Order: sequence, then C-alpha cells, then structure tokens
Amino acid sequence: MATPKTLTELSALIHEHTTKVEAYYTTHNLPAPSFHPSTPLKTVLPSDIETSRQIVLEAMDELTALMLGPVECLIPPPNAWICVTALQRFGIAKSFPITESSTFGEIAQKCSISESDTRRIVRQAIAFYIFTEPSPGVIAHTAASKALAQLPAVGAFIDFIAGEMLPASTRLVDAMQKWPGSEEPNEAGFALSEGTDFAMMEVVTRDPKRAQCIGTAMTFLHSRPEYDVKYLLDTFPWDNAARGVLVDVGGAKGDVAVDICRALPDVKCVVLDKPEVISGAVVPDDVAGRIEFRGHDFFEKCDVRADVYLLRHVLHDWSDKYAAKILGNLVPSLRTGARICVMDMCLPAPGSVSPFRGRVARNSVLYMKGIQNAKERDEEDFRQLFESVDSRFRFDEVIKPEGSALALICVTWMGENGV
Ligand SMILES: C[S@@+](CC[C@H](N)C(=O)[O-])C[C@H]1O[C@@H](n2cnc3c(N)ncnc32)[C@H](O)[C@@H]1O
Repeated sequence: MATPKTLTELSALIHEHTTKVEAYYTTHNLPAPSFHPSTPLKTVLPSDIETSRQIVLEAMDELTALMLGPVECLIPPPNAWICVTALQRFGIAKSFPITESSTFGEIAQKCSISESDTRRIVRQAIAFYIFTEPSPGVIAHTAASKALAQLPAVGAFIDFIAGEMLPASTRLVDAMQKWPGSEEPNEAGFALSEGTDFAMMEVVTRDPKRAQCIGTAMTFLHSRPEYDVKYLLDTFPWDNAARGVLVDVGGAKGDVAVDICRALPDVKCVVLDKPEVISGAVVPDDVAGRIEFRGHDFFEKCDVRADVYLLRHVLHDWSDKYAAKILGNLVPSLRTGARICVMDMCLPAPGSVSPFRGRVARNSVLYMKGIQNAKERDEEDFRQLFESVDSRFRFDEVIKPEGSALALICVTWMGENGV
C-alpha cells in the first residue's frame, strides 16, 4: 500500500488535479460537469486530464474513508441498488420529459405503482443525485436520470446486474458454506438464489427475455472505450500472424473478428461459438470471404489449425477445472509455434493499485464466483493454469495496455504439431 497521506495532503491533491480538470473544461469551452440534465452524458478527456480525474477520484475515496472512520467504513449501504433497480423496472426516468417536472402522484399513475412507494424510491434516488426535488413534491430530472431515460443499454445493464448478478451475490457466502471450494458452475450463489440445479448460463439461455437482457448488457459493457479492440490490434505482437489464420474461440457473432479483419487486411478469421449463438451472424461486405463461422462446443476437441487462438472474455467465465478443459481441447489443433492470446482482466498484484482502483477488480472476482464459480485471475493464476494443462505451453508475457480493461496473456505452443 502507498505511504498513507494526511487529510490535508489528500485535499491538496484533490485541489491540484481538480484545478487541472476544470481548466481543461474552461479552455475548451466545454460545459463544466454538473447535475443539470443539459450536461453531456459522456465527455471523452485526453489522457493527461483523464489521469487527473482518476487521481481526484482515488484521493476523494481515501479521504471519504478516513473521514467516515473504521466502523462506518465497514458497513456500506446494502440497499443502494434498490432505487436504481426500481427506477429501471417501473420506467420512472422515462415517465416525464427531460425538460419538464412531475409529481409523485403523476409518476405513480404513469408507472402503475403506489404513490407512497414512488416517494420512497425517488427520494432514495435523489440521495444518489438521480432526480432532484426543487420544491416539496415536485420532481425534476438530473443528468443521471436523463442517462437512464435516454440510454437503453444502461437500463439493460441495470436489469442484468439487478436481475442476475446481485441475487447470486447475496447467496454467494451460503454457497461457499454449502459447497466449500467447489469449481462446479451449478454450485454457486446463483443456484441457491434461483433454486436450481443448473448453471446460470444454462438457465438464462433457456429464457429468451433473460438471454436478450444479458446480450444487451454485454454489448453495453463492451462498447465502453476500455474494451476497444484497438488494444488487441495495437499491442499483440502479430508478426507473421498478421498474414495467417486467427481462431476466435467463443467469438460470439464475430464483432471482434470483423475489427481484426478490417485492421489486418491479410488475416483470416474462424469464429467458433455455440451453433445457436453464431446462427444469423452476418459478415459485412468489406471483409466477406475472410470470416468463417463454425458451430463448436469448446468442451470438445478443436480441429482448426491456426496461427493465433484468441480467447477474449471467455476463460473468466469458468473455474480452473473448466478453463483447463477449454485450453486442453485446443492442444490437438496446435502447430509448433502457434500462439494463444487470452484477453481477460489480469488482477493487479496486491498493493500495486489504490483500494479505489482495485475495488472494481475485486468486486468482479466475487460477482464471477457468485454466478457460476467463475474466476478472474492474476498473472500467477494464468501461469499455473497453462502449466496445469501442458508444460509445453511457453508463457511469454502479459501485456497490460494503458487504458484497457483487459490484459493480453500471450502464450506459445512449443510442443510438436498436435494430432
Ligand atoms: C463473454 S462472451 C465473449 C464473447 C467475445 N469473445 C467477446 O470478446 O466479445 C463468452 C462467449 O463464450 C461462448 N460460449 C459459452 N459456452 C460455450 C461453449 N461451450 N462452446 C463455445 N462457446 C461458448 C458464449 O456463447 C459467448 O459468445
């Protein structure tokens, strides 16, 4: 952990970097950040200003924790998601125009909920800067309620977290007690919260509405700049592979393959995913003939020869037992020198980042464990995983591109050509 800062050191840091951020907004004639609905929903900042913004957020987080003290810090609000879940479920943000105001009674009628429940929900939301109450009983939008009203993907993401992830999380500790150390996807918090013997993915994919929600939520997640495919394109040591074949294992509808083909004009991609996932996938005209889709279960042996096997956001869905099976099933298809590129979050080494920055990663660790005993990994976990599959894998490097949510874990097959 970094050397502790005093309260005034933290506030000086906040002042210094807030000043830089504010100066950027002023000199570029941008509206200053505010809660007013006219505020742009997203402003992309240059990297030095983004760094200042992160420093402010980290320092504020530390200062808040110090000011709260040990006991208040220990007990975070368990129900902070209730208002957001309810706003989304009942369509409250969309119930009146952004430029107008409303009342609890009007919202209640529009959204078919009781007035007293509306009051409770909206007033909790106001405590999180979602809506404002300019005079008693009169509700107006803020930038956050506008975002919920106007960005459907944000709503789908909230539905997914509230509908799938949170219920599973609430039973995670019970699952740890019931099935100590289990690596089985159907022995996790989700199985208890859902009252099922099946794994989350099986349950959700059987229900078109839930499957659609998870799909939209993932599209939202992956549309954020930190998931841009450019990090793969710019940092992977392509060498001859730029003129070879890339297999995208669990490549869904081929969005990543399309980006790869557009950036590397001589590469060919084979997208492997479950038949029901690839069905209806469309190859855009400009990359026609360079992307092939094949229905494939990655728990069966792979028979596609390639120069690079990409597993992007795939292994973190699985415990070591199953991740090892996925990797082991690639071995028969590997030629000497074939490379594997795993793109997943690589957990920061303990103490290497602030608690504020580490929290996103650590929260994800427990979310993934809760849904199906899935696993986020650090560098050592990845090394051990490959070693456990076959000692002929050479662990080359872990690339962590600045600004990317995902790292590239680069491995080469040093064995004979697989059979
Ligand atoms: C989180 S998504 C990642 C999609 C894509 N690689 C990306 O980066 O956007 C995980 C993918 O694994 C696929 N998948 C899950 N189980 C599979 C299986 N048994 N065989 C093949 N693909 C599978 C899913 O259909 C899904 O497309």
